[in-house]
Order: sequence, then C-alpha cells, then structure tokens
Amino acid sequence: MEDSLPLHVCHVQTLSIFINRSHALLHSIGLAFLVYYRTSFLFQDQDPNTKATPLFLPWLLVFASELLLSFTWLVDQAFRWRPVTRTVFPERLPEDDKLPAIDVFICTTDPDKEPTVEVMNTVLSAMALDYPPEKLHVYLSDDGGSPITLHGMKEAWSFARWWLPFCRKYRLKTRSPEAYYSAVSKDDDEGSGSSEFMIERQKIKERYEMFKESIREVRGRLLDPVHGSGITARDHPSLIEVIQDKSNDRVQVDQVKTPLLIYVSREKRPSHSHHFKAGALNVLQRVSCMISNSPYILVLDCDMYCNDPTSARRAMCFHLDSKFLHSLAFVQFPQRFHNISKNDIYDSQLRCVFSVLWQGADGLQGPFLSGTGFYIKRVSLCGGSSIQDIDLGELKHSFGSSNELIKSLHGSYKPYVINDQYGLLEETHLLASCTYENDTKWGKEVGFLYNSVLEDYFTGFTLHCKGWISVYCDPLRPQFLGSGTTNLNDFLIQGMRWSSGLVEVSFSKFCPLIYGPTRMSIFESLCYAQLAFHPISYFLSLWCFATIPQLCLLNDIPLYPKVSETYFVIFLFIFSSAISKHLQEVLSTGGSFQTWRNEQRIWMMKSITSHLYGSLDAIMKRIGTREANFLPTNKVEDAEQVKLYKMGKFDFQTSNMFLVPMVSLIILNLVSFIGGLVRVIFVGNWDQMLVQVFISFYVLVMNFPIIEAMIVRKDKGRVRPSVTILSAMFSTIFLLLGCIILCC
Ligand SMILES: O=c1ccn([C@@H]2O[C@H](COP(=O)(O)OP(=O)(O)O[C@H]3O[C@H](CO)[C@@H](O)[C@H](O)[C@H]3O)[C@@H](O)[C@H]2O)c(=O)[nH]1
Ligand SMILES: [Mn+2]
Repeated sequence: MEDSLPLHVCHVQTLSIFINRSHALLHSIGLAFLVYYRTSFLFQDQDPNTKATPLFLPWLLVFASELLLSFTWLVDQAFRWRPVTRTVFPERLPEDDKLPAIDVFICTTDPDKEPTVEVMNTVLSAMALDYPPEKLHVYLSDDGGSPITLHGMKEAWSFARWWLPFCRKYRLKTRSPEAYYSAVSKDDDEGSGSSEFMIERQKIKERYEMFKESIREVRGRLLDPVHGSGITARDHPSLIEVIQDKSNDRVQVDQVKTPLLIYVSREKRPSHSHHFKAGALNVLQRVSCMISNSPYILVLDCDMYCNDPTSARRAMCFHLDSKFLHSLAFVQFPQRFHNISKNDIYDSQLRCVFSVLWQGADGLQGPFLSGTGFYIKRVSLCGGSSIQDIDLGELKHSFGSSNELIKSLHGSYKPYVINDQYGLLEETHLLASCTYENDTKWGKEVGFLYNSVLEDYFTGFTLHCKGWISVYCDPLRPQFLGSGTTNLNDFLIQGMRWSSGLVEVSFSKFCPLIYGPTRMSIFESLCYAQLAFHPISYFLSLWCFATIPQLCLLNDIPLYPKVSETYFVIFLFIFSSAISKHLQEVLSTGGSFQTWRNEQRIWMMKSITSHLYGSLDAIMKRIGTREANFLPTNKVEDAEQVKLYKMGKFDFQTSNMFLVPMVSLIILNLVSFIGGLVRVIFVGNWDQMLVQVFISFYVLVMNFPIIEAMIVRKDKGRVRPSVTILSAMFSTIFLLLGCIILCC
C-alpha cells in the first residue's frame, strides 16, 4: 500500500494570514477611536438648550449604524483568520474495485424555468463522471412531476449509450454534450486530431441533435391543453422509475456499461407542505436506500453540470483518508457559472463567498454546505454511525415506519434486486409519499433540514454543531458549472430568499451566536453568525447611511468631525482601510478594479432591497403571517436580457418593490448633494460638511447606472418614467417629513 503518500495536502496561506491579521489589528484600532469619539459626544455635558434638539437623534442613528457595521466586520474576521488551500492526488487512490459507491442526486422542479435539455445535460455529465459505472447511480428528483422530464430521462439514457463510450474512449474533459459541442475552443482531448475522432464526433453530434429534437417535439405535444388529468406540479402521485433500455440501437451499444439512472417524482398534495428542495432531497435519500444505498452522495442543482469528470475521485481523496474517516461529513466544491460575462455587473459569481470566505472557513472547521457540488457521507445525514446501538422502536420514531429503510440504515440491506422490481417499487412509493414523514424526525433532525429555506446553510450548520468537519476543494478547472442569475430581477429575488433563510436561522433557537459556540469551534460559529446577521445589519445601516447624513446636510446639521479636527483622520482612515482591504482581496483573487466597483455597488443595491425584504419576510414567517416559499431562479435565457447583461448594462425590468426604494434614495442623494453643495458654497462651512457631501457623492457615483437609466437610456431596461415620478414623490415626502422632524 502507498501508505506513506498522502492523498491530499493542505497549504496554509501565510501571506494572506499576515495581511489579514495586520489589517484587522489596524482597522480595529481605528474603530475603537471612532467608538470613543461617538460615546464621548453622547456623554459630554450637554447644554440644556441643545439636549432636546433633534441633533441627538440623527447622531444616535448614525452611531448605531456604525456600531452595527463594525460588529459585522469584527465577526467577519473569523473568515480571514486562517485561510487554507488544498491539493489532491487522485492517482494515489486505491484500485477501482476498492472505491466506494456514489449516488448522485439532481433536483429539478419546473420544466418551464429549467429547460429539460439543460437538466438532461446535467444528468449526462453526472453519468459520465470518471468513476466505475457500476458504482455510480444517478437519481433525478422531479418536483414538477412532469411527463416532459420523464421522457427526457429516457432519451438521455438512450443517448448516454453513445455518449459515454465516446467520452471514455477519448477521455473527454467536458462531458456535458451541450457544453462540449458549443465550446469555442476545443479541449486537447486524447486523439482529438485523428480523423476517426472527427468522424465519431460528428456522428455523436447528430445523435445529440436528434435527442434534443425529440425533447422539443414531446414538449410541444405535451404543452397542448392538458386533458383533465388533474395532475399539476403541486398535486400529483409519486412516480419512480428505473430507466431501462427500450431503444433499437441495442446491437451496437449493448456492451456499454452505464450507471443506473432513476427518475423519482415524489407525491405532492396541496394539503401537505413539501419543503421544497430539502424535501425532495430527503425523498431521494430514502428511495435510494432501497436501490443503491451508496455510502456517498453527490448533490447537484439541475443546472449544475459536471464540467470535469474527476470531481468524484478528488472528493474520495478526502473521504478515504483514514484521518478523516470518522469526522468528515462533506467535500464542498465551489459553485462556478458558465454564463458570467467578464464585467459581471451583478456579482453573480459570488466571488467573495467562493474565493475568500470558504477558504477561510476551510482553515477552521470547514466550508459551509452550499446547496450543490458537494459529496456528502450518507450516515452524516442520518445521525452518524451510532445507529447500530439504537433499538427498533426508537429508529422508527426517527426514520418512519419502513422496515426496509431501517434495514438499509444498518447496512444489512441487499439493495436493488432487479428481478424484484415490483416489491422494490411498492416500498419506494411508501417512502416517497407525502405522509411518510409525519411524526418522524425527517427534516427536523434527520436528512436535510426544513427550519430554513436556506436548507444548505442550516443543514451544514447543524452538521458542524454535531462535530463533523468539511473540506473545500477548489481546483483550477471548475468541477461544476451552473447558470448564474444574469438579470437584476432574478438576482434580487434570489438574494431575498437567501436573506430570509439566514434571518430565519438567526431569529430561531439555532441562532449561531448562542447555539454555536458551545458546540463547534468559536471561530467557525462566528463565521456562521456573520452570514446569519449580515442581511439585517446591512439593510439597517445602509438605509441609515443613505438617508440621515443627507437629510442633515440639507438642514445644516453636522454629523462628522470637521476636516481640521484630528478625529477626521479616523473617519478617513476607516473608510480607506475598508475600501483598500476589499480592493486587495478582489485583486488577489483575480478580479479587477471594475470587479471591486461592481461589488460595492451591488452590495448597496442588495442591502437596500433584498436584505430588507428578506429580513421582513423572515420576521413575518416567524410571527406566522407568511408562509415559506421558494421561487426557483429562471434558467431560460431571454435574448434581450442577455444582450443587456453582456453589454454591462443594468436591466431595470423588475418590480417596483425593488426599483422604487433604489430610485428614491438616488433622488434623495441627488437633491442633498446639489443642495448641500450650494449651501456649503454660500455658507462657507465646507470644513464641517465635507464628509456628508462626500457620502452623497459616493452614493451617486457608485450608483451611476441608476441615474443613467432614469435620464439617458431609452431601451427596455431603463427605469420607466412612471417609476421615477413615483420615487420622486416618495423622496419629497421623506425630505419634508425629515425637515419637519429636524427643524421643529
Ligand atoms: O421546490 C423546489 C424548489 C427548488 N428545487 C431545486 O432546487 C435547486 C436550486 O434552485 P434554484 O432555483 O436554482 O435556486 P438558486 O438560488 O440558484 O440555488 C441556490 O440556493 C439554494 C437555496 O436557496 C440552494 O439550494 C442551491 O443549491 C443554490 O444553488 C434547483 O435545482 C431546483 O430545481 C426543487 O427541487 N424543489
Ligand atoms: Mn441555481
């Protein structure tokens, strides 16, 4: 055995650690001075005449916002404490016959928003993973219960019998056929120069076109008026099918070994809450127990195809390491996207999360579960390996009534007897029924958890609380590629769902600051807390910074030290230090100045809208006036929207709920900037008002695309004049109210 050679190594990023810690030290000294400056103002002997003046209120609000931001920053430092990167050596893995089996879970829900061809590309890329095919089982959960998807699966299976041998023979790097055939530059795959290869490539391409055509044709047919079947996405029985060969191509491709492919559509009834993706994943877990019961599970969103076949072996480098055998719950790969433009105006790539934060968490107890692109150990979702000692009654209380399921948990189940399809299907239908989870611990303690719409964050959090660790694997070539949100509307709605899910957790008994520290490393729990609290903290403080200094500027109320005072330097320092740290991180993770500006801007836009509404949504859910929901993002590309996105132009075709607050604040800042400037010039107190003038200026410069879309643009993505007028009304009312409060 190659015992001496490690399967992976971990590199501590010493330079980043040095930069981060020194910056944290300097920055916190700055913040300490700021707090001292503000508190000493609050506690200084007040003139009895001024004590009652409204000056006090704006000061307090601005100070509170400064404290909130400082707190969030401080907690955030946990992510920067000990970043690491990892390298794996898959060539040192044991022989194929010693590798453990893997189940791949793919979730889809809506064939209109999630085009079937794209979903099947994900399925095919997973089937084509470089892993022994008899040890790979691909499950698709179809929450829509759509015959279009089922038909797509059958077609995908037939096509796979051509596609997989081609991939294997030439060791293709790109194994999603769509990505492969539409790639601008070809990978240098083995034998890719030969004419035999070119002929085969062309032949398979034709088959692929036929495959797409068949999906299109069936879609056209099935979309015609539904004939009173009563089956809808929200109301349908369960349907589980092991996809098998019905094609006539058998002669040629009979020898091809294909991974098992299983279609699962769980039962859904309007009377039962189905818990969205987490619910779907839990059904897959149970159903797969009966069929393959593999010890490891790869979870994928329907749009996240495997861009590189080696991810499974890479993940096994960690899972099979004897040091990790009993502690490692999952290996997380970053989410990367295939449709991001160079400019990336919406920061759809989530650069900070996947290039900075997760590496930081990896140096502590591990990256957070990120919904897709992770290889998780099955037992970690079922309460660990202590199951063996628990008695049957207790187990049924946790896992439900199925004896077969419980047998499988003990590992004594002999899964998938193909001859006994009938018995198998009966049991799986029970497991996929919407009542199976009643009075069990599914979703509460077992499987993916339901407490939050951000099931991944919360499930990962409880795993870390139970002492499991995770690792982050981020090789140069992205292992998975999905479609990022490339229009403002989808982006803000997605952000709202995430904020809501995070705030839900922070307002529950699982609040990371209270529940975490006693159960996991303190730094890791700070990381969880940072994420959980950032929506509230950002929306409160940014709303404040976008209004209060501006109102005060118009009313000649100074909130910051004069330029000539020494404390001015403190504010200058804090601002520049924060900005340059962000810039340093952007540049060192391959971004540009433009990236920095885009991230600053989208941070402001998101804080004002998504974080606000997401937090409100969570609060309303908490007090019971609102139900959880999960609007899946749209994966269909709209040509016009894509054009705007590629040009780097914001697409303001979104609801007024998002637009009006943003535009109102821009108008407010415009008025206060111009008014303030005029005033400062006439009164001559620029020394006192400079910071406030600058804040308005900064907001305007950073959000210039909104101004442009209000005034200059004529295309569809502009801000409609009606929105501008409505927003102007809101700003006026706000200004008037503000003046009344401040001046009386
Ligand atoms: O009722 C549902 C809703 C969604 N999904 C699936 O969940 C996945 C993620 O949904 P998507 O619309 O793509 O949401 P995103 O915001 O892009 O997803 C991110 O955020 C989710 C949590 O909000 C995580 O689960 C995802 O992994 C993460 O990529 C998709 O495959 C959907 O088909 C279901 O299976 N059932
Ligand atoms: Mn998605």
